[in-house]
Amino acid sequence: MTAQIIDGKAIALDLRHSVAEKVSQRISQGLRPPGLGVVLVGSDPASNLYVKRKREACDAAGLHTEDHHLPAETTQDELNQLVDRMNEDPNIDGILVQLPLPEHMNPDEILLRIRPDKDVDGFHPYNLGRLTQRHPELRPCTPAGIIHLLDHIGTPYKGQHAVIVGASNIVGRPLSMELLLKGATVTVAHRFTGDLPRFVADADLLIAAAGKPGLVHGDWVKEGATVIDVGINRNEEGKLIGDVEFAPAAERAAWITPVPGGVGPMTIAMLLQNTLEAAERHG
Ligand SMILES: Nc1nc2c(c(=O)[nH]1)N[C@@H](CN(C=O)c1ccc(C(=O)N[C@@H](CCC(=O)O)C(=O)O)cc1)CN2
Repeated sequence: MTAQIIDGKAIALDLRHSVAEKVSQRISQGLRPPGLGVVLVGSDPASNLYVKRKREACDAAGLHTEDHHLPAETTQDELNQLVDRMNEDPNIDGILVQLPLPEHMNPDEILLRIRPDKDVDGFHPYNLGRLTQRHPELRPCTPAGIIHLLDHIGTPYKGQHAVIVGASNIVGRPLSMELLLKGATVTVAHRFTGDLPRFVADADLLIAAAGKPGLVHGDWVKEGATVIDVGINRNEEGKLIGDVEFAPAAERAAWITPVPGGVGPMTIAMLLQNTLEAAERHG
């Protein structure tokens, strides 16, 4: 079998166009554009790039953004105050604090401080709890983006074994709740999982989100599986590669996402979608 490529870039662009259309309808009804407050602390190059792409995507879809690029020495108190201010600002529907934060900061404290109705990253315990209880409101962007891709290719979910490699707060854990909600049978493998090849070989849906280049060998993949690669790693030549060995995995899988151009663009598109949803609730 040779896998069909899931073109995350094109699917994300479609979603962004549909957000843009809804934003322009809002404006023609006399409503304000959805507003996103973007906070970047420090100058991590990858975070810089992601924030730049998020801002560009917002601009293209007609969203209003408010940028806060703060120095790495910013204190937790200063960041708290900024979040408090945006929590009260009626022109801001969503607040994005780009992760990771510098070492001296406590990300949990910040994420808890963002008002749940403005938590467009879906990381607040309220939103994670709603997802866990099968009543999702604002959903974490990368897992929601992966579900969008899986829906797009017509994944049947029920009766399928979904194996997620990686148990992070941003991807693995919330994705397990999303897939459970869809009716899949879910296994989350993590760094203490003994026999990873055995779990991978049993996966109808394989989602690799460990952040370890080439962790999943292509010949472990089940014939006909769907493979979603969330990893974004640089190899020695500076080329972006995923957590899955792409070429041998693509020989066995039915569907596979590339890196780059798979899950990454969906994360950004879902942020726009969440900001629009937050604005629609705010009126
Ligand atoms: N507050 C948040 N912080 C972080 C999140 C998040 O969802 N919210 N996720 C990740 C990073 N991330 C979004 O912020 C992100 C990662 C990758 C991409 C992307 O478009 N990747 C491209 C390749 C980009 C490159 O050239 O390096 C791709 O895969 O095609 C977008 C967003 C951690 N922090």
